[in-house]
Amino acid sequence: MSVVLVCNSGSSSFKYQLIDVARSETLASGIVERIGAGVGHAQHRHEGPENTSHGSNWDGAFEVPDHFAAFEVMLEGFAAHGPSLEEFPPVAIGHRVVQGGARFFEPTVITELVKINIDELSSLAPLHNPANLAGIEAAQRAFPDVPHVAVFDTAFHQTMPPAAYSYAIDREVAAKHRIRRYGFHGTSHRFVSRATAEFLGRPLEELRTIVLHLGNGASACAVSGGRSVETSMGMTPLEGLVMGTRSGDLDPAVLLHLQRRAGYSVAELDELLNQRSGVLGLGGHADMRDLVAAADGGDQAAALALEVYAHRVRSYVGAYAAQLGRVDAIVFTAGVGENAAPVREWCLAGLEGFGVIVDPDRNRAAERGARRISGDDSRVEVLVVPTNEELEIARQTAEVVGGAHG
Ligand SMILES: Nc1ncnc2c1ncn2[C@@H]1O[C@H](COP(=O)(O)OP(=O)(O)O)[C@@H](O)[C@H]1O
Ligand SMILES: CC(=O)OP(=O)(O)O
Ligand SMILES: [Mg+2]
Repeated sequence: MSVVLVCNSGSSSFKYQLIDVARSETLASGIVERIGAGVGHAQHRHEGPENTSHGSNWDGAFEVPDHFAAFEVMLEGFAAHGPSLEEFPPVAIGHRVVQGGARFFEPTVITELVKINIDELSSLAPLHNPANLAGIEAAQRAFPDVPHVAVFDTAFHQTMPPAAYSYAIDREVAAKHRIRRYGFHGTSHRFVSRATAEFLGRPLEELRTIVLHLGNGASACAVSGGRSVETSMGMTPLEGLVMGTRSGDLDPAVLLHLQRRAGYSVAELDELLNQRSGVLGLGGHADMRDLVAAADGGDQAAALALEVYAHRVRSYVGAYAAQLGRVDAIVFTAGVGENAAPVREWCLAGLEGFGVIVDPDRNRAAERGARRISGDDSRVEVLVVPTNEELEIARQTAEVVGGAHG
């Protein structure tokens, strides 16, 4: 059995899954939240039917000052609620790393040098890479004898052509400071575009799809024949769609103006755009459930935030349709994309003239799993396909380790 433990370390949360790769089966999963903010909260789920010696859910509150503590909480979850890590020892640990820059485009066994590189790339993903690295350090301390593998969000987008990844600025400045677009959420876009081909029963090579990964962070990706040809996040995960707390696209002169006229420092601008913008900044709520509830209750700011959010997604759908030349499927995924039916409807409203017709009943049906939500008369398939970044990371990790061991 090839069991892989997957770690997805965020700035304030740590998500994990223990996965039997050969059977594509999750044995356990969990999350430790509010790291570094006083009392943290942990959930551990031992997969299996409820109320049996297997299936059990566990919630707890702990002091979680850092990722090392979060790792300990996870180990307690396994020890107390199973499955036993002695019985299912991981052969490797797979880590999500957000920014791999131009250095990493394959899953990579983590050495000291790789860690130095991940650290150096932190300025290009300030919310993510430092947390990813902290998770790696914690995991290496707890599991010193198994290989650790980094799977990069940027890797899938290395196929973007120069026309898509170049910013139109002085090329010498760009080269000197490595300014270009990288794109993120690649592990998800890759998994979902493959699952889409499977769902449609069509060869990946012939499909042109637009994948909309709408979670806390959000990005769109144009995928042609299984390869990313354009994506909405850029040099950092700040560009593109409106997100929970991130602004997405804006005129760069806004920053100059705030610096010159309002005396904003670099740190203040960073905090404004990454943590106080997006639907939180516009509508007062970062969480889509709260935002929709507020708008339903008559909150005008929340309603405008939703309009801006959907307007931006629609613009990208149009742009990527033009880049692809033909669209076979538009695919929603991640927390918002998989669960927020009204948001899906708003994002694609008014596109009937382009052959994109969402069926309201199919869209709102309480189904899970991959499903079609377009009407029978829609020329473009509109689908919801759940992402599974952890499974994709586990598969890639097992492949690297399997390869390394002959
Ligand atoms: N049932 C739901 N209805 C609407 N939004 C939801 C629902 N469930 C989750 N979400 C939203 O999904 C987002 C989180 O997405 P997720 O993909 O888990 O993000 P991340 O991986 O970046 O933490 C939140 O905005 C949350 O409100
Ligand atoms: C890259 C990125 O934005 O990731 P997340 O959505 O997990 O914040
Ligand atoms: Mg995510």
